Amino acid sequence: MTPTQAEARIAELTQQINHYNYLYYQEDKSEISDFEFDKLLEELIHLETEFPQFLKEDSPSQRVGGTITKEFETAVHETRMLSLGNTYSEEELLAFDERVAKGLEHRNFEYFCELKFDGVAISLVYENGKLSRAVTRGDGTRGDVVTENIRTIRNIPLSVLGSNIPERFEVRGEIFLPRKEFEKINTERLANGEALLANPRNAASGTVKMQDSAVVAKRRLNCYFYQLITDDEGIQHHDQAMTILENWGFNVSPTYEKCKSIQDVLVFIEKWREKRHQLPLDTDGVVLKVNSYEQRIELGFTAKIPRWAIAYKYQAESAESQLLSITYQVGRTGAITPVANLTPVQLAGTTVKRASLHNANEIERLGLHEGDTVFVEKGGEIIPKITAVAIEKRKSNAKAIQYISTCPECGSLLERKESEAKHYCPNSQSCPPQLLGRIEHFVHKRAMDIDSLGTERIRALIDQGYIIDFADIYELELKKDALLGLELNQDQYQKTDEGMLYIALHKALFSLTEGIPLSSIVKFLDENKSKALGEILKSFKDFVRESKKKVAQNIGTIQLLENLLLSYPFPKIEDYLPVPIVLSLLIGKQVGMSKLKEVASRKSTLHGIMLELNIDLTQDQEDKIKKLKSNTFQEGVISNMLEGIKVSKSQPFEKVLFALGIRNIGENTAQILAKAFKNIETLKNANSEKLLEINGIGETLVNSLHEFFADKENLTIIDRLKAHGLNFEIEEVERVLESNKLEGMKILASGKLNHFKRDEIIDFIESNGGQYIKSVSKNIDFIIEGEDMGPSKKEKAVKLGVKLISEEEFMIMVGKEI
Ligand SMILES: NC(=O)c1ccc[n+]([C@@H]2O[C@H](COP(=O)([O-])OP(=O)(O)OC[C@H]3O[C@@H](n4cnc5c(N)ncnc54)[C@H](O)[C@@H]3O)[C@@H](O)[C@H]2O)c1
Ligand SMILES: [Zn+2]
Repeated sequence: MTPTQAEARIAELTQQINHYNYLYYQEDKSEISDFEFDKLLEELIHLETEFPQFLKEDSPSQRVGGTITKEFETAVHETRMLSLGNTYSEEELLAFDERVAKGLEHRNFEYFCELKFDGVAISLVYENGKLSRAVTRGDGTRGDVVTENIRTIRNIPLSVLGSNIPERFEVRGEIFLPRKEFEKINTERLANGEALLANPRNAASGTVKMQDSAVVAKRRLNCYFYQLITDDEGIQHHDQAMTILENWGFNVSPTYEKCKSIQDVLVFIEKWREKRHQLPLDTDGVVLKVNSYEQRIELGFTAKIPRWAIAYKYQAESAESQLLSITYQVGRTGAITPVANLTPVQLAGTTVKRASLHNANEIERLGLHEGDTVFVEKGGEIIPKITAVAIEKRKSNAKAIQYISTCPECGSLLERKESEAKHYCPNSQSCPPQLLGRIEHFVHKRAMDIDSLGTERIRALIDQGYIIDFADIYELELKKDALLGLELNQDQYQKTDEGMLYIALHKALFSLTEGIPLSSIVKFLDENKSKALGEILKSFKDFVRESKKKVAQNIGTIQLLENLLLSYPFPKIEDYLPVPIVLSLLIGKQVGMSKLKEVASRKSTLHGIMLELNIDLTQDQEDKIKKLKSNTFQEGVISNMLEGIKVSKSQPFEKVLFALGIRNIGENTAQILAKAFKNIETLKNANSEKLLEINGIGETLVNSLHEFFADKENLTIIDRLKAHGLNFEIEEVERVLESNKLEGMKILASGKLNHFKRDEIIDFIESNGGQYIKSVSKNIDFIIEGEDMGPSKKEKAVKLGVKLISEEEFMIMVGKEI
């Protein structure tokens, strides 16, 4: 590489690394994996060593990557908080060991090994035994003061008791979000339709920097401590300090070990390579530190890292798997996300059966074909990703994956905007997931406030065709009887891109067998989750034999199931079975496979399918189908729901207007419009001029309103809602006039007033008999000129000869004291 090339590459790397650092530390986002990031940094350090003339003082190789935010007070660290050197190779670890030996000029030293916890660093200062401040690492010199947030973490001691506690000391540790908590939060977010948190580290980092401690408290953060800083001369070794921390009640991970040599360190690293996945938090490597403090001082620091410690990082694992099929998920905004269904593989301690494909570009980039052997990798992300295809293993006749062109939920032709990677379903009115979003808005606390209609219930009602628009909510009352027995939970179903309905394996096995409880089937499947479907069914027969319940009959059914799966080639989704196959075993004598297939590709629950098939069932069949269904709507739930719906009819007009979800009409605008137009008819008939006269209404809103009212379907829905008694006009409260001092006068106020806020002046003018006008015209009687009245308005007023009076003059005129 020539110096010119090196200079250019250094500049490019610097710019890239700064960009990823900014995202990582400021926005808690990662666009690339840690491994890819570390490779960039390594390349930069390598070039800067080879071409020291291009090493800049502010290069990312010389600075700790983080910064302070603007939202908190900052504090200076008494001892700088540094980064750690890292490596992914054993060779470099041996080289590090050599450097230490060389620096000390002997081999008489020990290492202390800890796991590298993947969270955010924190520094806590204790004074007189009490936690006095908590500060983030920031840029290493100065960090954000986040004491209030840290106080909410349960196992951080607020005070430390005991003898010999120094008057002032500092402890450092890593705040993390336990994996279980992380998964719980994401399950909740998924149910609420909120964006998922990418990984526990970024979630922990974002939480520590939240503005509201009450929210932080709910997140159940935890902390492991790994450093004590005091003036106490008696503490000379790191292992000693760790024992003291434990005795003082600080949470120390019990995973550490003292090692006599780098060979012992390598053993420690191997020991934890797999085992670390059983820990309650994410870890990404091992930190080895020289144990003696005196030796640490001798070795010293570089600008960014200590010379007496290094992190060995485990490489993200990759595994081979086979592509079974692709399903497409539709989000609440209509965005389509393809998901790959894979044969199960073990990866980073979990069984992986699905991988995200992001969008059509990703499928194209990978060049995916049906049945491909793929490499999956799991970084810090929740959903693993496919990194490459083993093309040499592809069957010669394999077809390339064709991206879908129609929405799997509603059949609409998909759209893709010029600059966007994702495909969208344009059917925002009635595409089920999009409709779900709209109905959730309609029933929201600040709109119609129907809290008995939670997401799960709405989804069930939409999927089974009971809610297609807002007005249907009020017609549920009439369909009360049909609601009984409707399935509540959709989680046990999946649909392929062709719309074929699948049911969770545990439910299928439960219904197909007799005498075996659901809980033991779930347990069996959990123990066998790393196996592929064929294997599972084989083991299940053994399991049935051991259960000693109706063995012959149950095994016979499973054999029939295996045969059917072989004779009908449905696409495969691990953990799920095609509904037509299962139903064929239950009612195959009455209904043929092709009919079952046809109905199951149109309906989204068993309840829906059985209603459509409308056949006579024996009691035994009836019972088995009941075992297949999910929880169902019961009497109590239905009456509670209908009651909530009934009560909502008395919500005032402004709430109803907001609930309609007209584009760009927020809660505030809905209020303004309701007040200005009093009822929906007047609002509907208002032309642009009339609308623009209102304060806070601009062109965009006018267009949204006109678009909404131009749609006949919306008008029909409004009529139906009206018929159900919803409020489409404000209840006229007879305005009691304070005086008639302003009677018949048309008045405008402009600029900042001292005695009134914006809506107060309007109210005041109206309650004294006047009329408030929004724009300057000849018809105005006078303008109240506030501070900083807009020059163009003033010019226009002067030109038209409209009288201007000051706020004081106005006050005197209405006889108000100033
Ligand atoms: N993916 C991205 O876009 C991106 C961007 C920037 C940084 N990163 C990642 O962030 C890291 C760089 O950040 P860094 O400078 O904080 O270095 P680092 O995280 O590699 O090492 C220093 C930190 O390790 C932590 N740590 C965990 N366990 C420890 C233990 N037992 N003892 C001591 N310290 C322990 C401490 O918080 C300390 O501040 C790298 O892992 C890098 O891959 C990723
Ligand atoms: Zn759709």
